[in-house]
Amino acid sequence: MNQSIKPGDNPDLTEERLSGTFDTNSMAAVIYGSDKLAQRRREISEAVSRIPELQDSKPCPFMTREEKILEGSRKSAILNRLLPGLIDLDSFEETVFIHQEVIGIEGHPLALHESLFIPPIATQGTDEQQKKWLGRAQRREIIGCYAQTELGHGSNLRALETTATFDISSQEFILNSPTITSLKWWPGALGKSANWSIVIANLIVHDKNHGPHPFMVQLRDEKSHEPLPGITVGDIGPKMAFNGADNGFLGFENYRIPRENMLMRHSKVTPDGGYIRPPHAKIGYSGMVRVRSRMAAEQGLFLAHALTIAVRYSAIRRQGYLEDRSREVKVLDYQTQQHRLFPSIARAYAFIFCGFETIRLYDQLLIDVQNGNTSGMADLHALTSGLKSVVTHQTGEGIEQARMACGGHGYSMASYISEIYGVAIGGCTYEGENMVMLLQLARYLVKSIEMIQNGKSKNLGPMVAYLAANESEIDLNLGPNEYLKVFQYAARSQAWRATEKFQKLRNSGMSKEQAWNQASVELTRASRLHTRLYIMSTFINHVGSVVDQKIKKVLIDLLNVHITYEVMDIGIYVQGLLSSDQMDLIRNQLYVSLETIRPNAVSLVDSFQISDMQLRSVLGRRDGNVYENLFKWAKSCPLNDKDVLESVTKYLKPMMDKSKL
Ligand SMILES: CCCCC/C=C\C/C=C\C/C=C\C/C=C\C/C=C\CCC(=O)SCCNC(=O)CCNC(=O)[C@H](O)C(C)(C)COP(=O)(O)OP(=O)(O)OC[C@H]1O[C@@H](n2cnc3c(N)ncnc32)[C@H](O)[C@@H]1OP(=O)(O)O
Ligand SMILES: Cc1cc2nc3c(=O)[nH]c(=O)nc-3n(C[C@H](O)[C@H](O)[C@H](O)COP(=O)(O)OP(=O)(O)OC[C@H]3O[C@@H](n4cnc5c(N)ncnc54)[C@H](O)[C@@H]3O)c2cc1C
Repeated sequence: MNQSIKPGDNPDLTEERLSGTFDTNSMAAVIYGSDKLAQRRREISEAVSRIPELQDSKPCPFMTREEKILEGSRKSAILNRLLPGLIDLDSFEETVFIHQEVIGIEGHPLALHESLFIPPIATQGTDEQQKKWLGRAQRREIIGCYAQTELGHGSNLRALETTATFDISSQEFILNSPTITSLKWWPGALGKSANWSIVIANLIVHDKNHGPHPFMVQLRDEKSHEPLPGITVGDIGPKMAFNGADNGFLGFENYRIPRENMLMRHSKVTPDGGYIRPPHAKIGYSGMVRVRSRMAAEQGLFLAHALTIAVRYSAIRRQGYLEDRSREVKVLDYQTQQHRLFPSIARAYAFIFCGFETIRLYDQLLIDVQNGNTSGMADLHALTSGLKSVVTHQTGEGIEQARMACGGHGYSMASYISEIYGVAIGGCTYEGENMVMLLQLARYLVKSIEMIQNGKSKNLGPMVAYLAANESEIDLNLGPNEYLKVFQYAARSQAWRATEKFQKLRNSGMSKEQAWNQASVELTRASRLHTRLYIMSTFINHVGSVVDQKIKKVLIDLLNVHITYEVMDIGIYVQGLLSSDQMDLIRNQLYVSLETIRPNAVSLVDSFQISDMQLRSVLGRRDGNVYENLFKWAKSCPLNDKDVLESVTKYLKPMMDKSKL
């Protein structure tokens, strides 16, 4: 049963919901990992909807940037007061969820506090440092950000220029931004809101540069909020989206902090200027891995937002005719519309399933690292590097298709899809530019192939074991596991092709760096295929573990959309494996699977259970009453406050008057 049906809804949408074959609350439990977690989301949405001061003061598209920041701050402050009665304060998921519900996706002054400021203190701070700052941060006595990227460098962390020089005589670090390019640039909440920051700076002791390390740095006076002497700080200006956040710039001039402000759980500077190395050279990068490990689920949900809007709207939008000339059809009945939207629904589910899996893997790694075992770091770094890149890219593509699927109204901010798109595609850049991260995964793939070449296949981890197989024929009777083999073939042959290209260039006498660069397009292709294979296999395993038979049936239908679409999409890589008859068979299976999923399309997006408040879309309203509300929305546009604007009286009217003979 679809739990979204209510009296007064658009009958076309009710019809769709009645045609669903499964219970949407049960599906939500599968999506979010348990009935309890799904139930908590519903309870929080419900509780928030009853609190007048948490409602939007006006639609976000009608707000200026300053109003967005003000509104985000107003709601953050109210939330901080009300949170204890609304959520489990120890739950990161509930904290993120309630902020997204109340404030939305356009960013706010605390958006980075929970995800990038608190975790480094908790994982890289010593027990004393945690005692000193963690409670204050959690109670929000201080607001923090994460300042790593500089004007001149974001990807290449080795070239960061900010310095933290240890001064033994005063037992302080002296922070400096020696050049214009060394200004910190981009950190969210830095511009106007944060008064503390984790700052990544090159640690210099006795004139030796030990590379980037994290420091706890106070930026603003806790009473006046004025920048402290030696600090230059401000907002970097409007962005493509995410304008409720104040991304900022930051410079230091001989700014001193106590020795105890370097986060010293792993690397240490002793009072006499000794340096103690961390147990793994890249342990300081683990905050980034944490965020990347959460991005597949986060991005899957961005895609889910856009699809909820586009699928619901496509069910109430009637345009053109099929057989019956007496009534126009729902645009959702067009095969092209289904082909545009349904594979993305499958991907959204797949990304979320993968995302919860990588969050679990990160949590496990954290425990291992705290116990001194860093052996899993390289694997998770490779996995999350590829996953964040593929998922953000495909999410962007899926959201843009969802916008076009809504025709003209998709282009209006009333759909809200452009904002979702703008925020989501930021993910292609932040937390590691996608190409750069694909190349990180490629290093891992090349190393794995070199192990095979050196006769050490048995040392390969489970995620890359397929690279050593030798599949060259596929059964025509294609089930999920055969599709997986097709994908393995594609990923494997591309990984070998790219590696061999790199090796050939090396053998021709080229330097490692040049050879890598000349093979890099092929290498990134290998990384994408490897990651898409991982997503597919996680999807298959996840569906296999579902117990509720009605839910399982529809998830198998969705999986069929996914595997057939994905294999068609990589046709060029499987030409040596599949005959044209087999490709035709797969193409036809895709069309059949689109038809099979059609009656459940609305129920599948309803199962994401994204409230109207969170969706902030006139087109995507749960009740489907779009047209009257679009008209209401347009009338409430501030431009319509007056019939005759100054633009007319001051310029257009005099121009027209002058032009009159
Ligand atoms: C209150 C609740 C709020 C909730 C929010 C609510 C609503 C908001 C709604 C939505 C949110 C939406 C949007 C969010 C908005 C904002 C964005 C948020 C965050 C963005 C933050 C940032 O962007 S922080 C900056 C991130 N920067 C980067 O990612 C930089 C990328 N570069 C690198 O990571 C590195 O430079 C590098 C890995 C590319 C290269 O490093 P380098 O040191 O040069 O190493 P290499 O020589 O290449 O490799 C050496 C070796 O090391 C291995 N390695 C590298 N990294 C790691 C690692 N992390 N772990 C393990 N190993 C690693 C690498 O593989 C090599 O190994 P081999 O030699 O064996 O090959
Ligand atoms: C919305 C948003 C929020 C952000 N929030 C934060 C934050 O809170 N804190 C923070 O510290 N930073 C933040 N950032 C910064 C972000 O992490 C960086 O912008 C990102 O890591 C990319 O670095 P870059 O800007 O230097 O890109 P560049 O590296 O300059 O990328 C430019 C181009 O060069 C290519 N390129 C670069 N290196 C290589 C290479 N080795 N091989 C092949 N191609 C290469 C890239 O693929 C890309 O096409 C944020 C950015 C955005 C957009």
